[in-house]
Amino acid sequence: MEIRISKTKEDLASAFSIFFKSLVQSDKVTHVALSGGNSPRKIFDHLAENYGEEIDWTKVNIYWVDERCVHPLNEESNFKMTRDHLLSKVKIPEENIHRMRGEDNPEKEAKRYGELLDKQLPAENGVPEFDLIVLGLGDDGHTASIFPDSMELWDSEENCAVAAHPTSGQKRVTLTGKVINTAQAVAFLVTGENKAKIVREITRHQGDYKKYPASLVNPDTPDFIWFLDEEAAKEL
Ligand SMILES: O=C(O)[C@H](O)[C@@H](O)[C@H](O)[C@H](O)COP(=O)(O)O
Repeated sequence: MEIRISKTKEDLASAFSIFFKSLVQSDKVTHVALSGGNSPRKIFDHLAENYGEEIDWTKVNIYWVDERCVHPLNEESNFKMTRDHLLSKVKIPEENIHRMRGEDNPEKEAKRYGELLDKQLPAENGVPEFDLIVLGLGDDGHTASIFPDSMELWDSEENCAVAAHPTSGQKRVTLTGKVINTAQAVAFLVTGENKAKIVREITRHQGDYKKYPASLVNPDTPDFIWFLDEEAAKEL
């Protein structure tokens, strides 16, 4: 695991964009799963506006780490956020965009999406292998849509599972731990002082880190990087 600390969120966006470009520049098709939430917004804007023209998006397939089970035009939708801040700004073919479509039947979509990954991605020990998985960190230690009150989803035998937000109850479709930990590269994007304590606990294995699903992210790859701004890294 590597920790890269950037002075500002803009510097983090630049560091991540350069990393992203280095991974997708190879001449092979790449499969990337993105998280939602707020942190990626400006980072995706930066990637699109500064490197969008330098990347051959015809070779990049975009998937989601998790998705709220809402209409794709709903402000809550991770697909909408990603389309608004990245996909609408780059020349990526529609067929390369693989939306999680959980708004009608989450359980059915979790099955469909898991089968899609088995079909589309190369496999490592029978598990679909992403080239890159981009994760966020909730201030309760969740990642993807695996929350502290449903840690068992991490160990699901399936590629995807159905989760529920602990307070709103909103249903989510999410990748599970075996897929996340099989990726060839994993990048956490974490900004803001409100994440500093939990970043320290997880990366230093201190305090209640074992209660946090994000502490279970441990892919067997040198390309496992925490991209932090100085605020999120304040306690390191
Ligand atoms: O659907 C989601 O919300 C995300 O996939 C989730 O895992 C997110 O990455 C964290 O909640 C951090 O969210 P922020 O970036 O908004 O803090």
